[in-house]
Amino acid sequence: MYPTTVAVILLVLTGIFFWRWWSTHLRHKNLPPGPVPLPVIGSLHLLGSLPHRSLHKLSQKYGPIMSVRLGSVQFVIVSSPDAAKLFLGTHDIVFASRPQIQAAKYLSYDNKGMTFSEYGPYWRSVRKFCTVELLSATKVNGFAGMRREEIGLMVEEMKAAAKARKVVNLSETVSWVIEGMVCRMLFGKKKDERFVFKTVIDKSMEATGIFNLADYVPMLAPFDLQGLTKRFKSLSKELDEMFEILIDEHEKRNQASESPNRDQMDFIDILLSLKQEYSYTHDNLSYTIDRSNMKAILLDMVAGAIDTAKTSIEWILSVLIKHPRVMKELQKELKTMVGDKVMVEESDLTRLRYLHMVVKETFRLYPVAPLLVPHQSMEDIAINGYTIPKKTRVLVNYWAFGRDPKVWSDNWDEFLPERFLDNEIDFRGHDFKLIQFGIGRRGCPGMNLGLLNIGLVVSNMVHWFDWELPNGMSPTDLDMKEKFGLTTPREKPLLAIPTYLV
Ligand code: HEM
Repeated sequence: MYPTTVAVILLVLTGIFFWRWWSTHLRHKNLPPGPVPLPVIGSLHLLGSLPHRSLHKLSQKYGPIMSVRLGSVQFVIVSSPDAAKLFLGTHDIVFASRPQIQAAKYLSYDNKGMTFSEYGPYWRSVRKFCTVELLSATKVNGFAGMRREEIGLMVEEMKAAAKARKVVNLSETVSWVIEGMVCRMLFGKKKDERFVFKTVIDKSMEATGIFNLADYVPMLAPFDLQGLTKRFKSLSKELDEMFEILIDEHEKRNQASESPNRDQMDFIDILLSLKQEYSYTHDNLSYTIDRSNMKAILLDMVAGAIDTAKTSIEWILSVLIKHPRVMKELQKELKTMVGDKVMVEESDLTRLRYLHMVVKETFRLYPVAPLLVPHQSMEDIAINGYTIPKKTRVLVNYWAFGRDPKVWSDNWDEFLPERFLDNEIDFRGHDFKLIQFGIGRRGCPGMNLGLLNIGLVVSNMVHWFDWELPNGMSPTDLDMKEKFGLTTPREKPLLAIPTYLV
């Protein structure tokens, strides 16, 4: 190509960029305050490797409702419980959709799962189906025996490690326990030598959390500058192969023998039965479901359940080890309430008040999904005197909530479960201060299952064992750095040596 042609093309492209930048900037003069975006990239350069922290800093300058432009996409960042109440409470319906991002296109079979599908009848049917058939109290209770077995195995393994004075990689241990429990609910079995679910899910969550240039500057998408498109394609292939194997096996088994009766069914059986027999309860979904919908829904359940619970437990155990006073207090509660029973049971959990406070305090300071999952507005709306245009993406910086002295007083940076002693703040109700599971229409449908798994693992790890850091490391030296993704785990795995308390 002639240099003059190249120059003309570049000039035209630059002109288009500037025009789009200025027109959007001037058209929406009434946007909330925020940093002035640069042409083309907007404020992408301000995000850094831990965007929740960078956005928190920016919100201290621009306020709890802040406008940020990333590439050509308009965002509003919500950074206080009061502001969140406006977006996810008062105007929940307007912000109940999700943006279409490249990660969901590749990993979620073109947005056919629940998490990334747009607000509408399809999302509603999938959500109702998963709630009724997997996440209802009755369904979750039906798997209590299986959870007991898995927790029993974990305790035995820790006892053996204690006897050998072995350093345990708690991040890994917790992962396999949660993976085992979730896979047994979904697929009817946990271990499969042919693949390691957890690794692929971990990689997918990490890649999905990265701010992907292709989503914000679409004309750069073909160049795949971050290598993310390639990563998504390869992960989606791996996931697809695993789901195909599992679904095939279920189909073959069901053809060879009688289909299992309803209370012996795992989640794949239930999904398959939707296709075979018309279901009145899930009529909309019975019509639309095919193999790709099934796989997208399965992925949502696996991804929603494993990484979130594992990351929560990893942080709870970290803070307990870092704060021996709190650990002792919790062990005292367990001794009083549970005593010498073989295991802390599900029925014990509701009585463990201090455990509940420890969990809440950890959720406040170490959110699993610091920016929740992005929301998107479905129409223009005026909030607090600002105009939020249709299709604005909303990130709720829940990480910032826990660090607000106006909400938690000046000792917000202290790990102090007792702050929940005489107040009603909780993540189950309508309190916007503690929204570990989101809130409103898009709030987490798996909260009860998640809390149960967390309670069981943490209480049994703490009731039976004391934990000591390796190489004589003092608890105060335990590193609490995080690694950003859709979920935000510890940067480095948690390692500790158990002592069995008999
Ligand atoms: C400790 C455990 C868990 C935590 C901390 C957690 C957290 C969250 C958060 C923050 C959201 C986003 C809310 C929003 O966008 O406003 C969410 C959504 C979701 N979670 Fe969970 N979750 C947990 C367990 C589970 C489990 C066990 C499942 C399923 C088996 C699950 C499935 C989902 C799904 C499908 C969505 C998307 C809902 C929608 O878009 O309609 N989660 N979760």
